Formats: sequence, structure tokens, C-alpha cells
Amino acid sequence: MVLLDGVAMAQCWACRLRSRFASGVACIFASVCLLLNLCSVHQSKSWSKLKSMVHFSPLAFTLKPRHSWVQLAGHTGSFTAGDGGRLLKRYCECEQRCLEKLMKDVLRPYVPGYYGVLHKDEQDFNIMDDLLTDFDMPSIMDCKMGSRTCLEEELIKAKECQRLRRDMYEKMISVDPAAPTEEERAQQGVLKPRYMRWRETLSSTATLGFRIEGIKKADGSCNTGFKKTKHREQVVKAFEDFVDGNVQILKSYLTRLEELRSVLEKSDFFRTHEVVGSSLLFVHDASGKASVWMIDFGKTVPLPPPMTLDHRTPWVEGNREDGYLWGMDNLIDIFGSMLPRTACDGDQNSEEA
Ligand SMILES: Nc1ncnc2c1ncn2[C@@H]1O[C@H](COP(=O)(O)OP(=O)(O)OP(=O)(O)O)[C@@H](O)[C@H]1O
Ligand SMILES: O=P(O)(O)O[C@@H]1[C@H](O)[C@H](O)[C@@H](OP(=O)(O)O)[C@H](OP(=O)(O)O)[C@H]1O
Repeated sequence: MVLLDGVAMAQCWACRLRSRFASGVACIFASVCLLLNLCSVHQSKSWSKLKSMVHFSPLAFTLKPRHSWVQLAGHTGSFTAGDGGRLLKRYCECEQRCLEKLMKDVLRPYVPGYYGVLHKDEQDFNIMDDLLTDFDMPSIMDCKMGSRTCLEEELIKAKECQRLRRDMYEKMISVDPAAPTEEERAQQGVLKPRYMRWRETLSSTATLGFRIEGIKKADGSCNTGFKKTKHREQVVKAFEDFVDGNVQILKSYLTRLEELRSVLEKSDFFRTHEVVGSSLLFVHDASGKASVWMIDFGKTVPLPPPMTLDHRTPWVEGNREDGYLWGMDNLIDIFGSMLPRTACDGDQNSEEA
């Protein structure tokens, strides 16, 4: 976090100096700051999970920092930098199949562009667009969609092989020491579906059909402590903090979400897949640009034909419903409800809602 703050400060200075003087001296000063930070980051942590990801363009005379890449959520070590504004994500066949199909679906504008598989350093990666590329010091939010986070096939497998997870037990007691049952306490382990369900009910997954995984703001601050963000009012507070009272950004998000919902309702891909553990990535910056994309298709699986889902019907084991659109409806409703309130607050950024 200290490094991230250092980088954010350097970026801030670079921006300020650029706009005030646009002079060579300013650029050189900014470049020194940025390079110092870049070196320290690379020495201590290279391309690891969040909480500090830095990724600059090669030194150019304008010295515009391209952006700092941040992994807000997900598995550590899944990502590495690709060329030309692309990301390499650890290969997952399921995700590859989905991204290939999505490139031909009406959802194409709402997912990162996909460019196939790269074999590098004895590992395979899926190559995709880095969605942060066109933003300057972006604010980012990851919301995991759906009313459950375990695939039906995971539940079946878990019943066959009752593998106890000590890591999940430890994550559980670190949030709530009283959460494990007597039996779990004696075993010092929990089954994955039990852990996942506990996470769903602790957060807003079960009650709203989505949950906040993490928020990183332009000032470099980052928060992944949303495990107990369950109630609508808590979610509203987090969203308000994320958009920082900027009604224009709020409106852009709302418009994009409404468009996405209407495209999801028409998508062949969406109708024929169980979509679990997928996120919406919200990105905006100080210029007022804001957008939302669907990411993470590692647990998005095709349904056996002719089965389809409406993504709103409540889940019961066997019906494969995932609650994705129910979550989307709630998300849109919450963003919509924030508009007049933000405008009434008389914020400088506000305009007629
Ligand atoms: N295409 C992208 N462009 C920019 N950032 C991305 C992109 N894909 C993922 N990220 C960043 O990486 C984080 C984790 O992504 P993702 O959910 O795909 O990882 P994962 O390891 O599959 O997650 P999970 O553990 O939920 O399965 C996101 O929260 C986001 O910050
Ligand atoms: O957010 P938390 O509390 O850290 O819990 C993790 C989170 O639910 C991930 O989505 C899940 O990966 P999948 O979605 O890929 O199953 C992972 O399972 P895993 O440890 O088995 O990878 C969990 O540990």
C-alpha cells in the first residue's frame, strides 16, 4: 500500500506539472519520480495481486503515465502484462471457450477483446484487452454478479469428494471466529460449498444478487474489505464513495448498465450459459469517462441443449439459475436511486438528474 501511495503521488505530480507548465523540465521531474517508484515496485513485487500493480508506457517525451494496473480481486498471480495494452491471464479452457464465443455474440462490446492463447515461460495464457488502458488514473470497482458463487457441477463434485479446506476455515475465522460449527472447529476445515455459501450470505450476494469485491480510487486508496457489506444502505454508501458524488459518472454507469441489461436479455450466449463468479468491472477517471464490462468467465459453463436460463428465477439445485439478471436489476435500481439524492446534495459536480 505504501508503494501504491507513492506511485499515486508521483502520478498526481506528473499530471499537475504537465497541465501547469507542459514544459520539458516538468516532464523530466515527473519521469524521475515515476522511474524511482517503478524501480522500487519491480524490486519488491512484480505483477502481483492488487493491491499494487504498476504498468507504465516506455518513457516517452510527454511522459504520460499510461496507468497503474490494479488487480482488485481474484486469484493471486493470475495476471501478467501483455504487449500493446493487453493482459495475459492464466489459461483456463472454460474461459477461453467463453471468450471465443463472446467475440461473436451481441455481448462483444461489453467484454474485453480476446486474442487467443500465448505460451510463455512454460505457461499458457489467455490474451485479452486491458480495460484500464484508455483511462488516466482510473477508479475501479469489481462487483461479483449472481446469487450464488458455486457452480452446480462444483456442488456435485464436492459431494463425491468431501475435501476439507483448512485455508477456507482460516479465512472464515479471520472474519468471524464464531462462524464454524463444532464439527468444523474440530476438523479445522470446511467444505468449499459451505464456505462459499457462508460468504454469499455474509455479503449481499444472497440478498441482492451481487457483491462488491473491491474498490480502488484515483487517489490510490484501495478497499477490499467488503466481505460484510450486505445491506442495501451499506452498498449505497460504498457506491457513493466510489463515484465521489459525481452525478455525470453515476449517470454514465447507469446508462451503460441499462444497455448491458438489455443486450444480456437478447444474447444467445447468455441465455445458454450458467454464469457464476463473473464480475462487472466499473472504471472511470477524472475526465468523466466511465464504463462497465463483464469479466471473468472461468466459471461460466454451457447448458445442455435445449436448456436455457432467464437468470432471474430463484435458484434451486438442478435448475442452474444463477440470479445474474436479478443482481443486475438490483444494481440498476440502486444506481438509479442514488441519482436524485446526489443531485439534491448540491455537489459541485451535480447537474439536473
Ligand atoms: N480485462 C481486464 N482489464 C483490466 N483489469 C482486469 C481485467 N480482467 C481482470 N482484471 C482485474 O483483475 C481482477 C481479477 O480478475 P478476475 O476476476 O478475472 O480474476 P480471477 O482470478 O479469475 O478471479 P476469481 O478468483 O473471482 O475467479 C479484477 O478485479 C480486475 O481488477
Ligand atoms: O473471496 P474469498 O473469500 O477469498 O474466497 C474465494 C472466492 O470465493 C473465489 O471466487 C473462489 O474461486 P473460484 O470462484 O474460482 O471457485 C475461491 O475458491 P478457491 O480457493 O477454491 O480457488 C475462494 O477461496
